[in-house]
Amino acid sequence: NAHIICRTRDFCFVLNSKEVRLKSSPADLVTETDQQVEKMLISAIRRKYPQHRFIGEESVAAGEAVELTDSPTWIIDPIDGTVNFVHRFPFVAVSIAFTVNKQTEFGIVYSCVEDKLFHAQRGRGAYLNGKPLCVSGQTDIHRCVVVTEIGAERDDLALSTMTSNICRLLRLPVQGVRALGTAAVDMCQVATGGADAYYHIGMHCWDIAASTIIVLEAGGVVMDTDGSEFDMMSRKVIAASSSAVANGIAQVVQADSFLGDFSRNRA
Ligand SMILES: O=P(O)(O)OC[C@@]1(O)O[C@H](CO)[C@@H](O)[C@@H]1O
Ligand SMILES: [Mg+2]
Ligand SMILES: [Mg+2]
Repeated sequence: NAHIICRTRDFCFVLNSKEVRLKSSPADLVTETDQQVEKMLISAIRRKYPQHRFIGEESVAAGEAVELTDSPTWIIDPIDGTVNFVHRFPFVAVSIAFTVNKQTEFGIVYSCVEDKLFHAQRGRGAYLNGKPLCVSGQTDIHRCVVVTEIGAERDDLALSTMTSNICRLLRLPVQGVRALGTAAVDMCQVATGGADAYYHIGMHCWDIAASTIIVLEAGGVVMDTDGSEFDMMSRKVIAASSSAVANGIAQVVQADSFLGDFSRNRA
């Protein structure tokens, strides 16, 4: 269904006819399309698997709890890159992951405007439009292109944390820093080898649950920004082409003060 919405000629008509609302900040948007896509996905899956649980970005925004249990759970971001969607900036994705016992079994990221379908199943590799994916294998951080997100937060603490992290990387130096406006597609660039690392502080599980397994199955590594084991509920992630690059980024990127502010203000 998301494919139909993203690919039809009336993509712009769908956009024009839809209301845009603010969520947590002037840069955190939601449209009726986000909500419709999530409802369509959940109802279609629930008809086949009525016992399964769901964590959907817009269901959570409407008040549902964010609780990852051992039950089979679908983690859905119906539109990752809503600001891009509203502005017709061509990086917009549907992200769907499936977990059992809190372990991701498969992940799908469909970059709608590019018509790129990234997917991976645990132990069975990662693919882009059916072709196998492999990370760059880069081990020297000075030879890396690093992807991150500007984020939707506009308070001074978040902005100073985000900009100081980027400056520290640029001063290493790394060869490039990029941000596409969708964590899901950002992280998939690591799986393609087109970027060598991705880090983010403040994203939610639905942004990166699918792209995390895609990077891992493409031979990459994933960890917390402090170098500890990755936890998709922690709102901190580094995905990289190698442990050497991941650890190099963990030494430079700081999160704690920013996250302290986060934990007070949001789920
Ligand atoms: O709200 P959306 O469109 O699903 O999120 C878009 C996004 O880039 O904004 C957040 C902050 O940059 C990221 O966590 C996320 O991927
Ligand atoms: Mg979204
Ligand atoms: Mg998102």
